[in-house]
Amino acid sequence: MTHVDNEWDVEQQRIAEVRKVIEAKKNQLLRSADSLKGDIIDLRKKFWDDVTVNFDEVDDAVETYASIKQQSELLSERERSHGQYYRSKKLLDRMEDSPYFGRIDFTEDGVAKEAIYIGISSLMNKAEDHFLVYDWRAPVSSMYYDFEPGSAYYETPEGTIEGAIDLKRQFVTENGMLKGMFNTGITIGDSLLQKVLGDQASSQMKSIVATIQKEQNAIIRNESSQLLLVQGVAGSGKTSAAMQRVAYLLYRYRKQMNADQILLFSPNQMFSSYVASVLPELGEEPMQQSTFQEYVSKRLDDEFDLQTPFEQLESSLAAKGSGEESHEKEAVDFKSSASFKMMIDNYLKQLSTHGMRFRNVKFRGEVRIPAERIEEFFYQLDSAMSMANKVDLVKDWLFNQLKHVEREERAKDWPEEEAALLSKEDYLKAFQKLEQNHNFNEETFNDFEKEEKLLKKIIVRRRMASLRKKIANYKFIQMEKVYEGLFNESFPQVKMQPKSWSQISQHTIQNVQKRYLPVEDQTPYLYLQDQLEGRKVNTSIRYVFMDEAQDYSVFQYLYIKEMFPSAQFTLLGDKHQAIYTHNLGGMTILDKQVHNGEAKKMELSRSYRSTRPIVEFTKHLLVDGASIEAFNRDGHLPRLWKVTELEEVKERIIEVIQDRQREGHETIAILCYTLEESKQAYQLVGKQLSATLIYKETQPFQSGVLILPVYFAKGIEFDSVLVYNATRQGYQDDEGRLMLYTACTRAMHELDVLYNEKENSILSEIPKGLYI
Ligand SMILES: Nc1ncnc2c1ncn2[C@@H]1O[C@H](COP(=O)(O)OP(=O)(O)OP(=O)(O)O)[C@@H](O)[C@H]1O
Repeated sequence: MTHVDNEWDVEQQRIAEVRKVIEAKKNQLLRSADSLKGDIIDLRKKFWDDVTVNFDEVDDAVETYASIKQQSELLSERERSHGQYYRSKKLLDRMEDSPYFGRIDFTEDGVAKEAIYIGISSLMNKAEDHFLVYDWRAPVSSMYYDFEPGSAYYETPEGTIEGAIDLKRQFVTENGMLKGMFNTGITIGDSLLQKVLGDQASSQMKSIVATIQKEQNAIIRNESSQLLLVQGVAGSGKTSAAMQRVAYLLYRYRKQMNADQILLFSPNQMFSSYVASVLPELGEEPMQQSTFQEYVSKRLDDEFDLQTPFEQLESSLAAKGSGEESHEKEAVDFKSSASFKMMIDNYLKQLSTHGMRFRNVKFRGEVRIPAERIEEFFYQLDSAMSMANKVDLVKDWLFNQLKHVEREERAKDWPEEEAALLSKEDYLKAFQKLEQNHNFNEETFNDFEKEEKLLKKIIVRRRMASLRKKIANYKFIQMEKVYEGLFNESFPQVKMQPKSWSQISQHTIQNVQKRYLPVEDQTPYLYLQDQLEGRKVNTSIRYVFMDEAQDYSVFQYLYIKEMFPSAQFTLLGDKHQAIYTHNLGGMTILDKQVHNGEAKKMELSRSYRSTRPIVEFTKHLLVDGASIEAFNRDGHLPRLWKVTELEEVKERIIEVIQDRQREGHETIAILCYTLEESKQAYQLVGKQLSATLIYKETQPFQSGVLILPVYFAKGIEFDSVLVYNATRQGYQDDEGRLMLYTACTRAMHELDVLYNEKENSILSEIPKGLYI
C-alpha cells in the first residue's frame, strides 16, 4: 500500500467537480419533489371531485368502487414517488459528503482503459451520457471486491467481460475533502478496514459497502442458489452480508421486485432495531422484518398461554444438572425434528378415516348442530379428497345449516322482545340498513307486519354474526383435542420416537388441557392446524433471510419453507453459537444433510468484529475453533478476574466498568448466563453504574451500560464486554461452552471475564499468554 501524493490534487479536483453535479441533481430533485408535493395536496383536496359516487344499482356501486380505487392508487403512487424523492435526496446528501470510496482502472480486452469510480449509488454527468460514479452493485463494480491489479473479469447478463485492472484505489473522504488515498491489493484497504473496525460500536448497524471482502461479496451477489447456507464464525460479517445482499437484490431486480417482497426473520426485536437503519442508509426501503415468535403469537396467542423461546431457554438453563432436563430435552429434540413432522403427516392420514374432533355449534346456549352430526357429515365425504378440502365443505355445509337455524330463531319470541328494547339509534341503523338493501320503501315500512319481520331478521342476523365468524375461522374443529390425539396411545408409534414417549405424551396432554403451549409444540400445532384448515401460503415473498439460523429447529425451518413456496432462502448462522435446546446432536439447519443436497454452502472463517487478542482467546473456548482466523487488529489481551466473595464481585465490576467508561467506550455489556443471574448482577451494581437491565426482548438497543442474559445479545456487539461468572456450572459442558463463546465474541475492543474457580473449567484450557 502506498500513498500517492502527486495524484492527490487530481483526485481532490475530481471530487469537487462531482460534488457540483451532485449539488445540481439535488436542486433538480427538490424542484420535482415540490411540484409532486403540490400534486399530492391537490389530489387529496380534490379526491372526491374525480370520483363518481353512485350506489343505486349494483353496476353503479362497482363503478364507484373502481373509481375510488383508481383515485387512491394514483394518490399512493404519487406518495410513493415522493418518498422515493426524499430517499434519493438523503443518498445525494451522503454522496456529497463522500461521492465514492473506490476506483479501479480497467482495460477491457480490445477497448480503451476506463477509470471506474465506485460509490453507494450511481451518478451520471450532466449530459447523462457518462457514469461519474458506478453503484457498488453494478456488475462492473464487482471487480473492485474480487480482484487485485492484474487479469480480471466480471459477469453481465450478456456474458463475461474480461480484461485487466492496473490500478485499484481507495478513498476516505469527509465533507467533500479527501482525507486518505491508498492504492490497494486484494484485501480491500486493510488500513481502512482497520479504521472502520477500530471505531466505537453503535446501537445501529453500519453498512460495509466500502470494505466488503471477497468471500462476503460472493454471498452478497449469489443469484444462482435456491438455498444458500452461510456458516460463518462469530463476527465474520454474516448479518452485514445479509443486509448488503438485500440491497444488492433490490438493485439487481429493481424492475421486478420491491422491498416488501423480501423478508428477514431476525432472532429478536432488539436485533431488529439494531439492523433497521442499514438499508435506509443505502438509499433503499427496508425489507419486511419479523421474528418467528411474532408470527406464532399472532396465530395462537388468543387460544394459548405461549411459552417464549427465551422462557424455554431460561427454564432449560435453570433445570440443567437437576436430572429433570434429560426428559424435557428428549421431548424438545423430537418435537423439533423432521421425524415429528412425518409423524403428523401419518396422523393426518389416520384422521382422514377417523379421529377428527368437532365442537357442538351452539346458539344462545343451545346446541343447534351437534358435533356428532358434523363428524358424520365429514366422514361421509369422499375420502380421496384432501383434509383441507373436506374441512372447507364442512364449513359451507355449516353455513347452510345456519340458515335453517336462523329461520327457526326468527319464529321465536326473543327477537320480538329484543326488537322492543332496541334503542332509537339501533332502530334507525336497522332502518338505514334495510333501506340500503332495498328491502322496503317508506310505504312498506309503515306496514307494521313487514317492519317487524325485517327487524327480527336483522336482530337474529346480528346475534348470529359472531357464530358465523367462528365458523369462518374453523372454530368448529376442536383443534386442541385433535392435537392431543397425536399423543394418544392408540396412535401408532413411529421409528425414532424417544424412549420416554409415554411420559412426553402425558405431559403434552396436560399442557394442552391447561391451555399452555411450550415452544416445541407451537410449530407442530400450527402445522397440523394449517393442514386441516388449508392455510394460504405467501407467494409474493421472493427472498427469505433467516439470521442466527442455527437457532431454528428443523421443523420450524420446514414450516417456514412451506409458508413461502416462491422464495429463495438465505440461511446465515454459526454452529458454534447454537444455544437453543433443539440443536439435534450437533446438527443445525445450516448442515447440508438437512436439505437433501439442494443447498449451496458458503463459509466465512475470518472474524472482523473483535481485536486479534480477543479472537485468539475466544477460539480456544471451542473444541474445534482452530480454523477461526482473526482480522489483524491490535488490542489489549482479555482480562480474567478472580473473585470469590459477593462484595469482591461488586467492587471488581464497578472498577472495571468505570475504567472502560473512562477509556471512552460507549456500549458496555455485562453478560450473564440467565435472566435470573442478570437480575442478581443488576441488584449488585445496577444503581452505581446507572445500568439498564434488559429483561425483555422488546427493549430497544441503546448505548450505556447494559446488563443482560447472553441469549438477548445474539447478533449484537458492544465496545466492551464483561462476562459475569464464566466458571459457573452451566458453562462447563458442550452447550455451555457455546454460550460462553457467544458471550465473549460480542466484544469489539475489550473483554473482561470474572471467574470463581479456574481449575477444571473451560477457562483452564486456554493457553496462558492469551490473557492476563
Ligand atoms: N467487510 C467488512 N467491512 C467492515 N466491517 C465489517 C466487515 N465485515 C464485518 N464487519 C464488521 O464486523 C462486525 C460483525 O459483523 P456482523 O455482525 O455482520 O457479523 P456476524 O457474523 O453476523 O456476527 P455474529 O454471528 O457474532 O452475530 C460488525 O461490526 C461489522 O460492521
